This record gives sequence, structure tokens and C-alpha cells, in this order.
Amino acid sequence: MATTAAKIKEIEDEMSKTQKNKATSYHLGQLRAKLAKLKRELIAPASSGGGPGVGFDVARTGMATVGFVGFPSVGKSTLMSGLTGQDSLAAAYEFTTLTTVPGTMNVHGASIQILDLPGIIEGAKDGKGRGRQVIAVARTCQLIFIVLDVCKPLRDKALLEHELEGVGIRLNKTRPNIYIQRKDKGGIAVTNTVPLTKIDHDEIRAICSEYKMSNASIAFRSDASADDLVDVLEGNRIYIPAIYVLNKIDQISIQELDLLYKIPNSVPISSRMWLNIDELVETMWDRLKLVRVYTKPGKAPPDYSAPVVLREGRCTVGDFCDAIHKEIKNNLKYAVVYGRSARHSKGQKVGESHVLMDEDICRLFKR
Ligand SMILES: Nc1nc2c(ncn2[C@@H]2O[C@H](COP(=O)(O)OP(=O)(O)OP(=O)(O)O)[C@@H](O)[C@H]2O)c(=O)[nH]1
Ligand SMILES: [K+]
Ligand SMILES: [Mg+2]
Repeated sequence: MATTAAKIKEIEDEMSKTQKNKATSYHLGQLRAKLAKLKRELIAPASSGGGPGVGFDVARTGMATVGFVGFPSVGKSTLMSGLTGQDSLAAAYEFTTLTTVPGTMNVHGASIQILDLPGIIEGAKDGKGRGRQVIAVARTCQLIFIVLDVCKPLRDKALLEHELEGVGIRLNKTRPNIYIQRKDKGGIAVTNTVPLTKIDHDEIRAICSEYKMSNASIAFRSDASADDLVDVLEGNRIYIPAIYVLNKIDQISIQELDLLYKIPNSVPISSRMWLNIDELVETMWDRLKLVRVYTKPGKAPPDYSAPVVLREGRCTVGDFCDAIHKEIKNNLKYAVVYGRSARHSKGQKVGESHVLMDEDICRLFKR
């Protein structure tokens, strides 16, 4: 029997041979959905390896976790050791790192966990090398550093993206704005608030039918593609920001460096010579979207040395209280907030649901 990987290849080949037009779009939609279902088998937890004791499971510490993904010997461990002070063996031979090595670093008062991971190889998602364990860890990170060696072909970038995409990780993308409501009758009703240029009704019908959905209303609020629709139907996609860390720039010319700067979401560095690391750390901070809130005990000035660090989307006054102590929220009368989230500079009286912003100051008043 053909392996899942072989079946995937077969469908991918057929899709690349089929020209998209009115006559083929239903068929292409079907293929696309079939492909997604096969790939789902690869995402399902592998029965072999990766269990406890392999060393991939590490305790999470800090406010966010950044995972390093890349081919062997691109300099992941060199960078991780430099950032965290945690020794992760770096050497000139491939597969020096064989397990997850955690470290922590402090960025603008927030503790960030860094996970140095083993190098992966092409075909990792299909079970080659330790790739699947590496990718399983990557799925749980708040940010991924895709580390690349600038002396190696840029094709490596596409290969890594393909490996991660293949297991449902979507890099630097937001969830597609497609809303699906299953119905009992009425067929497939499609509405769109923007013109749809990447998908037609035949494709939508084919994909729905592959997912055994015959009655539903589907609202497109963005110019989504067929793959986006499949992503929403599959439902287990993970949207993670990624930074392309272009390492070893000490090996290239200034002209070549200029070209690298054109790659979106990238930061060129040298981990051996420690070049441009400040830009990398600042970019990392921006992408993590952490929210620092300073406490203000009574009339004393705020404590700027130890912010309470919250994550975007979970940064209300209530979340702030919970981060300090789980009892506090029950006794909260109101809070006074100073900073960007406050309507006026003299401070704003707010309740539990008020959303805080980075570098706000928050003073709590008890009942
Ligand atoms: N020229 C140059 N060499 C580097 C740089 N960073 C790392 N290296 C070298 O690249 C080799 C591999 O570095 P590692 O840090 O072990 O790479 P890795 O990605 O962790 O490798 P694996 O754990 O085997 O996947 C070592 O010989 C490093 O000294 C850099 O910025 N410039
Ligand atoms: K190495
Ligand atoms: Mg390593």
C-alpha cells in the first residue's frame, strides 16, 4: 500500500499538471481537500518516538517561548548560547544538538524562553530524522526563528516553509476571514464582502462536498484562496509569527547583504561575530506582542524594575490582577490606569474588562 507521503506526492503532481480553468476547478477543489485530509494524518501525533524520555518535552518558563528551527549547522546553538548564556553545544559537524535545549533571556523586563532544537532535514514532517518531534515543539511556540545559513542556497527557506506548512503551521499569516455556519437544508450559500479573485463557486462546492458538507452558509470577509477555505474546514491550523534569521553574514559582501534585506520578516546576523543581534532582539520583542504593565503601590512612584508581563489578547485589568495573585480580582473595586490605554493623561478610572497596553501603569483599589 502506498504511504501517506507517496499519496500526497501523487496528488501534488496531479495538481501541478492540471491547469486551472472553469472546467477543472471543481476537480482541483476536490484534490485540494483530499490533499489536506492526507496531510492531517501526518499532523496526528506519531506513535513512534517523541514520547517521554526523548528529551523534547521541556517545562515552559517565562512569558513566551521562541523555538529555533533550521537545517543542521546553520548556527542555532551558537545563537542560543549567546542570547541566553545557556551552553548549548555548537560544533562544525551536523546534528550536534540532539534534543531540546531550553534557556531563558530577559528582554525589556520580560523573561523569554528560548528552545534550541535539533537540525531538521527535508522530509522531516514525513518522519525523517527527528523532524516530527522538532515540529511538534515548534507548534507550541509563540514565535519561531527560522535560522538560515546565508552561504547556503535560499531554496532552504522554501523547504523549511514547506515542512512547517505541511503539518498545519501557518507562518506570518492571520486566520482567514471565512465564517461557516452549518445548516440543515438549503445547500451551500456563499456570501462575500470583498470580490473573490482566488476561488470560484465550483471550487467551494467541491471542497464542501469533500468535507461532507451539503448545507451551510459561508461568508467570505477576505479575498481568501481555496487553501484558506480548507484551513478553516480542517480547523487545527496554528498561526505563528516567524522571523527569518539569516546567519553567518560575516561570510558575505555588503552587496549581498543589501539583497538579504529585501526578504520580508528577516534579520541578517552573525552569531559568531555577534553582529546585528540588537535588531534581532528588537524584532523578536515586536513580534511577541507582550504587554508590560507597571504596578503602582499607593502614592509611591510606579515600580519600573519589575513589570507584570501579559500577552496581547489576554491583557485586561482582570488578567493583570490574576497575574499578581488569584484572589485580587475578587476584591477589586476599580483600577486607575495611566499610559496609552488611558483616555486622559491624569489617569482613567476603569473596571476589570479594560484592555491594557504596553507600558501602562495600573493602580488597584480594593473594596
Ligand atoms: N562563519 C560563521 N560561522 C558560524 C556562525 N554561527 C555559527 N557558526 C559555525 O557554524 C557551525 C555550526 O554551529 P552550531 O551552532 O552548532 O549550529 P546548529 O544549527 O546548532 O547545528 P546542529 O545542532 O548540528 O543542527 C559551528 O562551527 C559554528 O561555529 C556565524 O555567524 N558565522
Ligand atoms: K552543528
Ligand atoms: Mg545545535
